[in-house]
Amino acid sequence: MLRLDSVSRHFGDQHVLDGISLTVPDGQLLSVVGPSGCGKSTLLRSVAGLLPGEEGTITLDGAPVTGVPEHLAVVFQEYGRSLLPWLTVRDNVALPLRRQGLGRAARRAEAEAILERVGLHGVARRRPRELSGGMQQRVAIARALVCRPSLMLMDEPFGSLDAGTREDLEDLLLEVHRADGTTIVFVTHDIDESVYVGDRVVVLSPGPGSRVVRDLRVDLPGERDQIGTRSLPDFVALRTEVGRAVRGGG
Ligand SMILES: Nc1ncnc2c1ncn2[C@@H]1O[C@H](COP(=O)(O)OP(=O)(O)OP(=O)(O)O)[C@@H](O)[C@H]1O
Repeated sequence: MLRLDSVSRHFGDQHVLDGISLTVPDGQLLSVVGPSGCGKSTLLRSVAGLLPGEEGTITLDGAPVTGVPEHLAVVFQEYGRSLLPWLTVRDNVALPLRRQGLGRAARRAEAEAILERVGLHGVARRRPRELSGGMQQRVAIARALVCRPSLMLMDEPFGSLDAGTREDLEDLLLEVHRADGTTIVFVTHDIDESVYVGDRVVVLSPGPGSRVVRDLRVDLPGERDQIGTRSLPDFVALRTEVGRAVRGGG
């Protein structure tokens, strides 16, 4: 379980987060939305232990987060920068397994299995730049999954992809989440996406001093599909409520 208690953050005299308290139960996919610059990435980086110095406490399974937690995976928007260009796709995915002391052949076999799982066939020996943006982001997701993380943090992971690729990757994420039960905190600008992938949506207010202004359960069927789910009255009602909250309309 991930728990934030009264987390506040200043950068110099800029007040970014103001008393964020949240409990994310194991296995939940929590979407976080809010206006640009309100502090969503800052919140995520604090949870990842990449930005020490916040006020309040963040605990993961009861232990305070004081550095990058074990069993944590992070996926950023800039897949181009997060993959190592000189390594093959397979070796990029296998990289986190080095820490587990697995031999090279076992690491590569594991990486190839995960690549198949995220729908990438026959690209293991290619370099990242030879792949499309959507394929590179699949590689980044494969690399995140290879260590079987208990917590996955995703910062606008599909923000720079075209609409069709984005939908495919949203469905991949849902499939992986259903199968593995990983706890996921998913930051997005996209209101519809936050509802489509989420079990729950938290809306942050505009800064300075961003707070949680909505905390909504997404009561939609677990099996989602891009056309059917998005046309359900419950989906439309939720996206409207989230949209109003993001725009400060109550
Ligand atoms: N390391 C840092 N040092 C100083 N200020 C920072 C730092 N990181 C973020 N900020 C500031 O904190 C505020 C929140 O930034 P953050 O990137 O967390 O917002 P965001 O909600 O993720 O934005 P966006 O939706 O546009 O990606 C911004 O004003 C930003 O300039």
